[in-house]
Amino acid sequence: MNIDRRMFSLIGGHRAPFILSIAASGAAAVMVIGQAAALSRLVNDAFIEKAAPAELVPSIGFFALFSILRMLLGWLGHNEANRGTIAVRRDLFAHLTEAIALRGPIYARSLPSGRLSTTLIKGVEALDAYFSQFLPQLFLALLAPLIILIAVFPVDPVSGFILLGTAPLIPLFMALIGKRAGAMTDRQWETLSRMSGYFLDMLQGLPTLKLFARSRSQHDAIADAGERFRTATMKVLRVAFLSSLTLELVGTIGTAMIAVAIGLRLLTAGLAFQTALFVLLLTPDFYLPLRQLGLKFHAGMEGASASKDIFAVLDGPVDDPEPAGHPKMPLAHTIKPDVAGISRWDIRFEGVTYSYPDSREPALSSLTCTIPAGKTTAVTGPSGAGKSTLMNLLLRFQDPCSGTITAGGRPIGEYRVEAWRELIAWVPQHPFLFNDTLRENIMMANRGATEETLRYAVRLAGLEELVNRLPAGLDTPVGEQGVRFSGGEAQRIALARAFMKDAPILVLDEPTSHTDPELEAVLQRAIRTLMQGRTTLIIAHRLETIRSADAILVLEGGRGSATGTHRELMEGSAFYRSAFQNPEEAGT
Ligand SMILES: Nc1ncnc2c1ncn2[C@@H]1O[C@H](COP(=O)(O)OP(=O)(O)OP(=O)(O)O)[C@@H](O)[C@H]1O
Repeated sequence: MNIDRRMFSLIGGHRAPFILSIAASGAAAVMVIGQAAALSRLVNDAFIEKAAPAELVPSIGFFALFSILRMLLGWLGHNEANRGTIAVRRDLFAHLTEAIALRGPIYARSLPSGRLSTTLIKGVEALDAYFSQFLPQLFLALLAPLIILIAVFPVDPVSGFILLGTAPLIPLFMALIGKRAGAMTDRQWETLSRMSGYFLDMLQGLPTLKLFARSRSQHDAIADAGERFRTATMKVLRVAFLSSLTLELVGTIGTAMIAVAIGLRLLTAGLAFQTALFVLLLTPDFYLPLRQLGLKFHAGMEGASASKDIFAVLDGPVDDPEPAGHPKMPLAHTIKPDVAGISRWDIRFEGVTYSYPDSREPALSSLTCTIPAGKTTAVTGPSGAGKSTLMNLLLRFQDPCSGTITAGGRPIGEYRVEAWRELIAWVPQHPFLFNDTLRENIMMANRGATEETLRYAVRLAGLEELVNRLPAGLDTPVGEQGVRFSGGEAQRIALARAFMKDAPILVLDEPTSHTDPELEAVLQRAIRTLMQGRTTLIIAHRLETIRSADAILVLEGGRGSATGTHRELMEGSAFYRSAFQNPEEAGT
C-alpha cells in the first residue's frame, strides 16, 4: 500500500497540518452522517408522514448546516494537506541540496547525466502528489468507512455486516495489484531518468555531435528512449485503470447487495423507510474514499518509486555534527611564516591512497608529502598523474581510502566539512559562473563584505577595466554559465572571489589556455598577489609559476616521484627535466 516508514519520516516537524487535515476529513465524514440523517428524516416526514411544510423546516435547516460544514471541513482538510506538503517539499529540497553539496562534485559527476536533476525536480514533484493526495486519502479511506460503519451498525446490523464484509476486498485487491504495479512504476521512473539524461547529454554536447555528424544517431537514441518511456507509461496506466476498475466494481457490487437486502426487508416490512433511506444514502459515501484511493493509487506508486532515488541521495555521508569543531587557522598572510606555531598548520599527506570506484589502479598511491603553511607548493606531473585527485582530497570532495591528511594537529576529516572549506579559497581551471549579476557572482564568496572590499577585490583581480566596459558595470548579468565572458575573464572573476574570501589556504589550478600576453600578464600578477603569505597549493603548468614556488612536488602515476626546488628537480627528476629544460616548453 506504499506506506513507507521513511516517507513518513520526511514529514518530520510538519505533522500538525497533516493531523489537522485528517481530523478535518474525519469530521467531514461525521457531517456526511448528519446529512444522511437529516435528509432521510426530511423525505420520511414529507412523503411517508405527510407532515406540514413548517414541520420540515428543522430537517431542511440541519441538512443545509451539515452540507455547509461538510464543504468547509473538506476544504480545510485539502488546504492543510497542501500546506503540510509545501513545508515537507521545502525541507526535502533543502536536505537534498545539502546532501549533494556535502558529497561534492565528484559524486554529482559520477551519476548518469540528468539523473540528479530528475530526482531533484520530478522526484520531489512526485512526492508532492504522495503527500498532498495519496497520504490524506489513505487515512480518509481508513477513517471515513469506520465512522460510517459505527453509524450504520446500531440502526441496521445486516447492512453493517455487508459493508464490513466487502470493504476489506478493496485493500486486498489493491495490495495484489500494487505488487505488480510497483515494479512497473519503478521501470517507468528508470526510463524517465534515462530519457532526461539523453536530452541533457545532447544539449551539452551539441557542438561535438554536430562536428562529428552524430546528431542524427543521438536523435534516434532519444526517440528510442521516448518510445520506451511511452511503453512503460502505458503499462502503468493500464494497471492504474485496472485497479480503479476493480475498486469501482467492489464498490458497485457492495452497494447493489445492500440495496437488494434493504429492498427485500422493506417489502417484508422488516425495516423502517427512514432507516432504509439513511443506510442507502450512506452506502456510496462508505465506498467513496476507498474508490478515490484507487484513483490516487498511481500518485502513491510514483511517489514510492521516486523516493528510492531521493533516499539514495539522502543516505550519503553525513557531516559529523560533533567533530573537533571549527578549525581556527590563522590567516597566514597576517603572520610571518616563521612565527612559531604556524607549522602546526602545515598540511601533511601521510600514506594517502585513493582509488575511484570501479577503478583498478589507484589514482593516488601511498602519497606522503607536506604542503608548508604560508608557502607556495606547486604540483606538477604528466596528465593522469593524480594532480586533480590530490586537490579534490584537500578540498574534501572525496576522502582518502587509506592514510590521513592532517592540518592544525588533526586529520582534516575530523573538522566539519563546511568549516574546513571555509579555510580554503579555490580557483578552478574552469570556474562556474552563475546566471546572475557579476556583483552576485563575486559577492558569493563573502556575503557580508562591503562595497569597498568588493571594489578592492575587483581591482586586485585585474577586472577593473572589464567592469568599466560592461553596460551596467558590476550589475551586468553574466548570462548562463558566464556566456558573455571569455575563459581568461572567468578566471579573473574566480580570482576576485578568492580575494573576497581572504582564506588562509589557497588551492589553484593554473589555467592552461593562453590568453593574449597582456591579459596573461594581468592574470599572473593577480595570482601572485593572491598567493602572497597564504598556504598555496597550485597545479602548475608554467615554468614561471613552478620556479617561483617555495616547493615543487612531482607526481607520476599517483605517486610522489620527487620534491624539491627547481634546481634540485632538474637534477633529480627525469620527468621534470624533460618537461622543463626548455623554458619555452611550459605545458605538462
Ligand atoms: N571520476 C573518475 N573516475 C575514475 N577514474 C578517474 C576519475 N577521475 C580521474 N580518474 C583517474 O584517476 C587518475 C588521476 O586522475 P587526475 O584527474 O587526478 O589526474 P591529473 O594529474 O589531474 O590529470 P590532468 O593533468 O590530465 O588533469 C587518472 O588515471 C584518471 O583516469
